[in-house]
Amino acid sequence: MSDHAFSEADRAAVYKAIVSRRDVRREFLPDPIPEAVLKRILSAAHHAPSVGFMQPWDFILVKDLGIRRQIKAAFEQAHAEAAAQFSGAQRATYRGLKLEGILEAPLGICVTCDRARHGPVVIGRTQNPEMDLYSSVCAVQNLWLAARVEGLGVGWVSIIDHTALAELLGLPQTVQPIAYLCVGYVAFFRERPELEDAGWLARTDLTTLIHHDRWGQRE
Ligand SMILES: Cc1cc2c(cc1C)N(C[C@H](O)[C@H](O)[C@H](O)COP(=O)(O)O)c1[nH]c(=O)[nH]c(=O)c1N2
Repeated sequence: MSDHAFSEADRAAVYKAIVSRRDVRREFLPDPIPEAVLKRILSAAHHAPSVGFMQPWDFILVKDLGIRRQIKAAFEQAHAEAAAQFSGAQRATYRGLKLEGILEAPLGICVTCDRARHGPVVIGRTQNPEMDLYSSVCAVQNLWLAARVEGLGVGWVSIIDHTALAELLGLPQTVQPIAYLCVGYVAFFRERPELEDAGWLARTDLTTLIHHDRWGQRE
């Protein structure tokens, strides 16, 4: 055991946050989120790793019901287009899934990525220009985990045209949406992903995903 490891209780708490984090769509409560709690989850997001320490994210707090209604309309359009891509029984199942809580959650948070922050040349992004996008995704995950320990649910809504979303939120040219998150207190957290409970997909066996040295090589 490393001298730098957390205590057993602290390790258990971190792993508990990871495995009990859920994507929330239907269990939102309207209760407001205290400023101090919001600050803590945004601070967690802001402590995410980022390529070249670029910190390319911004956090747009979307409370206005009028804007959220427009975001919901953009979701509805994308959702109808998405349904058309599935066929047969899968289409019917897809249509029956609840895949957002835009109006139920009291707060939307759009995590963005400013692709031009700190100029065109960034340490670590020279060969792989998408690394700034990945950095903002790291911020999303930190926020999601911090929200879970605060008892707040988060639901990621990606069934939406990001160009339409950027326009609705008045994002500058160099800033793109990474995640539109519905955030709020919840009636309960599911034990398993809702898509697993719905029979859409099951959790893959981890051992089938671990390869040694070369693809497909098992120990
Ligand atoms: C990049 C990305 C995008 C989306 C999601 C996740 C991620 C990582 N998820 C949530 C997703 O369905 C969920 O994470 C998995 O089903 C696993 O469930 P838990 O997150 O463990 O509850 C998601 N959920 C949803 O209801 N509508 C959506 O548009 C999306 N989009």
